[in-house]
Amino acid sequence: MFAAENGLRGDPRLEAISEAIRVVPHFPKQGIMFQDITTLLLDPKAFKDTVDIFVDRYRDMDISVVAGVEARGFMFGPSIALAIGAKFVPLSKPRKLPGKVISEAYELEYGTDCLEMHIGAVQPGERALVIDDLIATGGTFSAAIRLLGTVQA
Ligand SMILES: O=P(O)(O)OC[C@H]1O[C@H](OP(=O)(O)OP(=O)(O)O)[C@H](O)[C@@H]1O
Ligand SMILES: Nc1ncnc2[nH]cnc12
Repeated sequence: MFAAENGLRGDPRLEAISEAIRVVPHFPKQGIMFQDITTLLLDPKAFKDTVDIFVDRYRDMDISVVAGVEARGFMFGPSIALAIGAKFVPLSKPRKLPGKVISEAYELEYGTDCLEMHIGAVQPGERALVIDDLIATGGTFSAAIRLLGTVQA
């Protein structure tokens, strides 16, 4: 969720946030060190600090769209969207959205998947922030960027 180069080096909030994330070895399969953010959600200070760090970084940057990746981007994205005055757009797993969608398939650490977004949720020229809990291979994040990049008038 964070990179040390993001101007946060030495920020005391980071250590507490890091400690609040439980690491579960070999879940959901052998060799994966699963970063479990549900324990972060149980700690209101660490949870709020996490949201605040993003809000402080991305407010006043003319961002009108916060796009959250299902499922864990849905846990952080809406709070960030409300605080920076942007709309929240879900990037959902297949067959979850009832309207017309555009889709992007991708590979991840343990399988393949697809993200979908409602057509019309984002307009051409809008500036978007993509929120998720974690980047592993980067496949999910790349698919989210491609999806947002296909928006047409
Ligand atoms: O960088 P990547 O290799 O693409 O992996 C990162 C993605 O994997 C996890 O979600 P997951 O696909 O497990 O879905 P879930 O949150 O719906 O369980 C995580 O929340 C990211 O979205
Ligand atoms: N190591 C990991 N922890 C949590 N979610 C993940 N998604 C892909 N790799 C993961």
